[in-house]
Amino acid sequence: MSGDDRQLSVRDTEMAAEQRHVDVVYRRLAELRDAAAGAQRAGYGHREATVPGAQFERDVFVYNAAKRIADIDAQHEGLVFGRLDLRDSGDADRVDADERPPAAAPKDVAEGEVKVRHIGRLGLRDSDYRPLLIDWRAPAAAPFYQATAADPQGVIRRRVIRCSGQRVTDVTDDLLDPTESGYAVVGDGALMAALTRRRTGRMRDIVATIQAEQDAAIRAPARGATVITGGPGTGKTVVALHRAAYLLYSDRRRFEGAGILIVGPSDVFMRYIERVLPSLGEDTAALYSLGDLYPGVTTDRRDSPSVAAIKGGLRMRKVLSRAARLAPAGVPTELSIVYKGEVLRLAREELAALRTQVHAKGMKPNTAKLEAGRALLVGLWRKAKPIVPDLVPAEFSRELGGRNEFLAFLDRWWPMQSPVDVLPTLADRRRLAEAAQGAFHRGELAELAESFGKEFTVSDVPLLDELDQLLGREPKQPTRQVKEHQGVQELTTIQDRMFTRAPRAHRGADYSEYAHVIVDEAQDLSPMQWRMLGRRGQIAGWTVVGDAAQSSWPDPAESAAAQRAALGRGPQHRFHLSTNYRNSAEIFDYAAEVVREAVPDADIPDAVRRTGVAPRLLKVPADTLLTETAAQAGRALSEVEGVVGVIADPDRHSELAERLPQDDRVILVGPLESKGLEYDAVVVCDFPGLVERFTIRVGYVVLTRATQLLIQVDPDVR
Ligand SMILES: Nc1ncnc2c1ncn2[C@@H]1O[C@H](COP(=O)(O)OP(=O)(O)OP(=O)(O)O)[C@@H](O)[C@H]1O
Repeated sequence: MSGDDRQLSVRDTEMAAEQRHVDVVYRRLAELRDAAAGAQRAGYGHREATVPGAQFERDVFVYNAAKRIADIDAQHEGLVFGRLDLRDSGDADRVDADERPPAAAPKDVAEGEVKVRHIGRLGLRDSDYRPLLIDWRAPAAAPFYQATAADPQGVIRRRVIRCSGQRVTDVTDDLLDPTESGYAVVGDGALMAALTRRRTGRMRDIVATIQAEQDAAIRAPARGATVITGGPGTGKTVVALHRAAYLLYSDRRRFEGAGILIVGPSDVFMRYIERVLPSLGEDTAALYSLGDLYPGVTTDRRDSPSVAAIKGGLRMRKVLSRAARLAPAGVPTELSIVYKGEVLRLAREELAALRTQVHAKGMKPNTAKLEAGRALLVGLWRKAKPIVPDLVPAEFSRELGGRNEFLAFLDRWWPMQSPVDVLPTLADRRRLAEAAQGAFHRGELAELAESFGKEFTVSDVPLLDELDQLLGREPKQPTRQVKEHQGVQELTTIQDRMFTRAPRAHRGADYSEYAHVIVDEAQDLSPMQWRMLGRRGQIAGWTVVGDAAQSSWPDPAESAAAQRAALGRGPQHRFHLSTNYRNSAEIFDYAAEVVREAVPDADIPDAVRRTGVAPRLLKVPADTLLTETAAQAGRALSEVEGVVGVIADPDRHSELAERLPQDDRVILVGPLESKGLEYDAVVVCDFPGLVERFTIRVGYVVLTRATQLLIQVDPDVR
């Protein structure tokens, strides 16, 4: 038998052994499915029906989570993905296979002196409560990610098991203790295999190959703020998502009850990441893009960089505060009312003075209507006093204040204002100037006013949110919805978990009591956006991920201060990720060289994967730029199996789209939109033009989106 044949048969034997275990896991799941169906048939609509035992309840929960995982993707990679062979240290360590270990959990499954733990997307026990599968988030699974040859943590061999559904397709081993003989070691590089897989346009989970530095960030304490930095492709996004799953596991009641908010830059980005948590069995986190965070408004429209910079800056606070107190557009400017045969009249200036007096009391306009009514009555009283004999104050107020014509006037003079009505009124340059009171120079005023006349943009969303605060809300009776939300925290029974889900539906986009807020691409948030998030996470812990070198925000200091204010004073845990897992080394070296010149202190990670394919840089006659870009996209399609991203200035999109190959694998995006995304191949259209319009940092984002092939098509401008 040749060496290769021998290796092949060892591999087959090992795969067959793992298949046996995987079969046991799925048989157990089938039992749980029957139990869950039985529970449903028995109708846990009656709480008083036999109260199920904790184990049974947990099993049904596990079954449901498993079903969710399987449902999200027919070609799912399966529940089991890892195995640890550990030296038996003799301590009676407990294994938490799941979130609710029984009072006396048994030890690991033992094979002689060695313990074997199988690691999976969730924890599972057999009917005798022995662990079949350890949840990857349990402390007992931590060595799977943290053990190294230098610090093996009792691990002799770590095995990554690849499955397609219920079938084992491969195993890959790492022998951490070379002094141990007799261990079959097969395969090489589970991580490399994962990194070179074709991209589908959807982010995948990385549970099987989380690296030690990433694991530390994922398992960081929930309290305070966890700040994760690292260059492009270091896994910041994927780590943040696994951290959400970890937090839900670590304290399900708290994090499912009050909720986890995950915020990313755009709708495209949210769609790119939305499957990761469900593939980990978790679907309760609320995913919102920055353009979605104000109730009733959904936008991906962007202002020009200069307008976005004005709208995002803290100067807007005062401007909005004054705008909230301007007389609403179209209010009546005179009040005339007859009392005891005398006409009482309040003229424009008098009404304006009364409005100022009401605002001087410091109440939010929408809560001050009563006060406004009182002020009007006082104004009318002053008019009546010299001309109406025998005035009695109480009678005057009751009689005039109760009249329909007075109340109708009050409604028009002091209407309830909604931010979505107030913000567009600033398209009127005079109004805007009045609110700005010199905060902007003329050019800025003109640009701003013009933008407020159009549909809402992503930069308008925090302004609407700020206005909502400034205007206040009409006091309301507590609604049924609020009651339902409070009920969420009590969800503990099987019935609740099986049949009552989707707490996001209970929480509007302005819900403010999240237990944890995760912010991705944090380097781009404007101060006004930080203020908006701060309001969502007033009592939250935070996970903030970003890379300063990729920032498109012009005033990092102002933004950093706003971030500090949003995060509050809790403890900070900082993590730095140092390996780029996305780009081939050839692509990243090129991108790093470009950015280093302009941003000498950029945080440059190490890219470890060489493909032998250098980036292709083409210069073409300017009038063939779009045709050539399209032709290169066509070539890229034949060179990679997965998706091809074409990144171009949005102003060129419609012309370019006509020329691009009609293929689902080709995706046309703007440079800002490409943030956080990745493609097998990227064709960049006019890189110098993009840098000129959007800055070199945005250019750096663009150059670091490709996993295998980067083609840059520039106009030749000699
Ligand atoms: N441990 C890992 N195992 C397998 N793949 C990984 C691992 N870590 C990261 N990746 C992959 O590397 C790619 C980049 O990850 P991610 O998008 O999270 O990086 P990022 O730091 O957020 O990048 P950027 O700042 O450029 O947006 C993704 O495809 C991710 O799945």
